[in-house]
Amino acid sequence: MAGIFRKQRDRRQDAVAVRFEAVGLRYGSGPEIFTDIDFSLPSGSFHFLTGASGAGKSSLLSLLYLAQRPTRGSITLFGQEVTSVHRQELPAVRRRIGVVFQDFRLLDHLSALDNVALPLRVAGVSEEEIRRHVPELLSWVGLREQMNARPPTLSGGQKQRIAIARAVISRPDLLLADEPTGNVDDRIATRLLHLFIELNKLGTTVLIATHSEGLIQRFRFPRLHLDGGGLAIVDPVTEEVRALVGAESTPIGREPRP
Ligand SMILES: Nc1ncnc2c1ncn2[C@@H]1O[C@H](COP(=O)(O)OP(=O)(O)OP(=O)(O)O)[C@@H](O)[C@H]1O
Repeated sequence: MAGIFRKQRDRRQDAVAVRFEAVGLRYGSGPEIFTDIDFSLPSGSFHFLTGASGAGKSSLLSLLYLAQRPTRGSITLFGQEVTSVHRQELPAVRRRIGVVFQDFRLLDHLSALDNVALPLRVAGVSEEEIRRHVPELLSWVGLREQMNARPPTLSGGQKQRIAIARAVISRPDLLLADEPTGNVDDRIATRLLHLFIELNKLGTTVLIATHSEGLIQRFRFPRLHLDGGGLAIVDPVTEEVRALVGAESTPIGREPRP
């Protein structure tokens, strides 16, 4: 199945893909969404991102794909500090990140196939390669029959799968996905998780925001858990909190270690 992803020259990977140091975020004059968040994601790791509705999952992802800057603190992606970097340098960092947005953000005037091909065309990949890889990936996510359909004629779950195919097609160094299985049934959700796992085996660092207890229990990846402005890293097997940072964060399942 790894064959559905394009082969590409391996990029130099830093040992740590993502590092947050004392990151705070507030919108306008509202309350702080995050207070002094510290964590890092080793390159090639796979984490779920959890937390109650409104805890800040989408906000954390938007900091990671550089849609907004933190109010304070430092964020390093692939060894580069990005909070103070010049705007002109951001696109080069962004090109290494694949994002599945909660609202899909597809281009309605393009077919499913052309939506998925877009990142490859931007990267200058040949049409021959695009014809070889895009239909195969769309078939794999169950959209063989819908390749030429435009998003407005498709269901929410079908649009979601186009968005996922578009995010993974160029084998990004970091994949961020916001509720990527929110609109599909269990069978397809499991298939999509396996797609992310295959991508991860090829070296992509993966972070998936989800509310799905079913997926969390079945796949047992470590969790970044947001609560009360803080962030905890939760061990998948014991549910034990390995690190607890930030304000008012409460442990999940057990008391934190002394
Ligand atoms: N653009 C914005 N302007 C002002 N406040 C915002 C903005 N985006 C998010 N918020 C606030 O930030 C907090 C966290 O929102 P966020 O969408 O990140 O949470 P979430 O965990 O992703 O929620 P859900 O699971 O419901 O998608 C909420 O209180 C929300 O109202």
